[in-house]
Amino acid sequence: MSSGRSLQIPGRLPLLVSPEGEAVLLPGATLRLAVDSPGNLALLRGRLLRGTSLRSSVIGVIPGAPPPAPLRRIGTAALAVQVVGSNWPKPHFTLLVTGLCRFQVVEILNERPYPVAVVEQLDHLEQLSSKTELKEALGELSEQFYKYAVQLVDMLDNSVPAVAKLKRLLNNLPRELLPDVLTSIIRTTNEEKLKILDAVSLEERFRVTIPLLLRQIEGLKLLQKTRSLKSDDDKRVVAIRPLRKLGAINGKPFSLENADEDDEDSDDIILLEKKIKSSNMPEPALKVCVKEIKRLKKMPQSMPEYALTRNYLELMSELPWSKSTRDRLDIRAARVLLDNDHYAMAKLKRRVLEYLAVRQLKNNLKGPILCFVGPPGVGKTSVGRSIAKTLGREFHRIALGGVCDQSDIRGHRRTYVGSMPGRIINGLKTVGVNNPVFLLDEVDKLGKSLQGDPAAALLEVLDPEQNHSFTDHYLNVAFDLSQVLFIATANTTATIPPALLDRMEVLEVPGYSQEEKLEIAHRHLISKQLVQHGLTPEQVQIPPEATLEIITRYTREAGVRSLDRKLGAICRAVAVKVAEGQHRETNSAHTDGEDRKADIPDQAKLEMITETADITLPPEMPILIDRHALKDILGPPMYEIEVFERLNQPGVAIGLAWTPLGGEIMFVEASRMDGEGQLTLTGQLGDVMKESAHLAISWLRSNAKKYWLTNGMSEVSRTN
Ligand SMILES: Nc1ncnc2c1ncn2[C@@H]1O[C@H](COP(=O)(O)OP(=O)(O)OP(=O)(O)O)[C@@H](O)[C@H]1O
Repeated sequence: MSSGRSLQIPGRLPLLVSPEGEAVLLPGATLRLAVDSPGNLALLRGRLLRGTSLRSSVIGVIPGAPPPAPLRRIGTAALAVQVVGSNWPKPHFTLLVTGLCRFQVVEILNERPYPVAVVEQLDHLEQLSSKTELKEALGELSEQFYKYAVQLVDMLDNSVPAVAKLKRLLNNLPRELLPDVLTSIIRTTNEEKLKILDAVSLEERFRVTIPLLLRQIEGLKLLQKTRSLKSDDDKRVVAIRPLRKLGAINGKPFSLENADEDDEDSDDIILLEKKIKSSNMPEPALKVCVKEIKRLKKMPQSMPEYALTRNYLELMSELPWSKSTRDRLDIRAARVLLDNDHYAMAKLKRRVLEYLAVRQLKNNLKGPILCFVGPPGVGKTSVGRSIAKTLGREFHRIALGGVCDQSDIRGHRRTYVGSMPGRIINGLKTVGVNNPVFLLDEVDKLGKSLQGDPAAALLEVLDPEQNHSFTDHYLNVAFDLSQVLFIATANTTATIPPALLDRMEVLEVPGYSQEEKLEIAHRHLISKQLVQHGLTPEQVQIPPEATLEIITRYTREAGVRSLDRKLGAICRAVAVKVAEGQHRETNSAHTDGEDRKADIPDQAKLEMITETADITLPPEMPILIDRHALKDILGPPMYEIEVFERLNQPGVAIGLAWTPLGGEIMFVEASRMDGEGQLTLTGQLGDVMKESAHLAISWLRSNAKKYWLTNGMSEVSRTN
């Protein structure tokens, strides 16, 4: 316990506002405070936590006041000692603080993200360092107080370690610190504690505390009288009850009201127990849960571990240990559904149907994991969704792009502050069944870091031989993933770790040709966009020529995502026109009435006329999207078809390039000029390209005679 004797607190303190109604921290006391308001969480993250560990720091703790009231002026400077809690399912932390001394807020410097104030230290106890000085200053008051304190402690059971410690403190602590220390131990209300906190002068502090001590002594006397305390055990109960809140845990002193809360809490635990029993979890998991429930029952609700254990048990009870959907697999229906949802992709659809057929016959899931590899926007994700639909299973997408921590897959151990389960277990909780289709999106973009290799964690998930006993660090018991159907997607296989690639069957999904894009647009995308924008084919018509124009001159991609977006832009523009037309019609219907017109002042009428003159007449339905409309809506074309023009120039050849995002054509231009015979290459070229250019010039040189090439030097350059 710290004394304010030689203590000097900083002149500026970040302020933690303890929740209203929670116990008041007094100097010398240790308290656990729930941290869940945005301001307090910001303070915790910004000032107290470094990573997941606590950097000890002095903060100001101000008791919270009801909302319209301003911040209280007097608080307790405190040392943050420990933080426990988690970010999941919602951020909740408990902070253990030890009170140092009183301070007064002089000026609030800033209020966000958490309040910081210039403070003045109030307890300068060195002024009254010796007993005689204290006696002179306070006279009998301090003696009287000490007498009652000793009497109270004598009434408690000495065999309880906390009581023995209290006795020692009573003898050794400077007397001026005792009011604060004793008030935080005896049964007091928050209002009484606030009074003591506000009692800046020592005299007042002693004066306010003495009646509280007396009340406690009387209470104990009464208890001892009424209860015939025969056994030692009973005596212990009496002694321990008031002391149980030595730490005034979570700010809730023990009282009859608390007894009600305890009851409610035990009801909760019984409910949780029932939920766990009815969740049909396997034997080992049930054993762990029963053990944890037993621990939870013995734990005070305010203990930080209580919330952690409870969260854990909630999750365990919510996991779909044996809940699954029934597969309704009909290959013919699957074929129709896949054809209806996706145009082209013949090879991919064939392989998916084969895969589903084998599953129908064998009813065994130990098959390969399918991995769709192709450029963006070719429908990899939406095929995954269709597979789930054909099987009648739940679908869940896990985005792996940028994941570089293995605990993202496998979860954190429960000992970590802010621990939570990994994405696989979280996904299972979200879908609520144990046989969903999990789409592991962008497996090629997994990262690696000091926190471990997520790809390695995925190995276990994807291996049918191992995944029946997948152990998430947070759960710490095995969960059977063998019923989950995993499908992965990637843009390239080059960056997928070989061990992971080995466990998957790669299905290439190539980009689409112009004709295919045209079909996809007319069969799927346009109707989808019309529905999304509340339009009907009677209101807008996009002819194939317009779609082709968008494909060739407004987009350059392997998939159809930009095309989809452009169609969306057209629908938005049409929606405005249609809505404007409707508005005008309703407006004119309104203004038809003669008497309404009469109500409008002349000036307003004039404004209305000029306004309506600006609005174009409602368009005729359906609105036809032609070349001009395209230019109006999408702007001038972004890409010109330059192949013909460029190839007409001598010295230009077409090169082909491959990227994970699709193929590209490049124009290679060569021009001859005087020089030193050096080859200059421009543009961002890779080694292969550079070598090709060198090869070309060497070939020209070796065949120079044949083609009557003169001795002039040449330069080869590439432009896009
Ligand atoms: N063959 C197709 N038939 C019908 N719609 C298609 C087809 N290919 C793609 N689409 C549509 O294109 C859009 C983009 O597809 P999706 O999101 O599945 O692409 P992706 O290949 O998963 O892309 P990424 O690699 O960026 O995740 C979806 O709306 C999808 O319905």
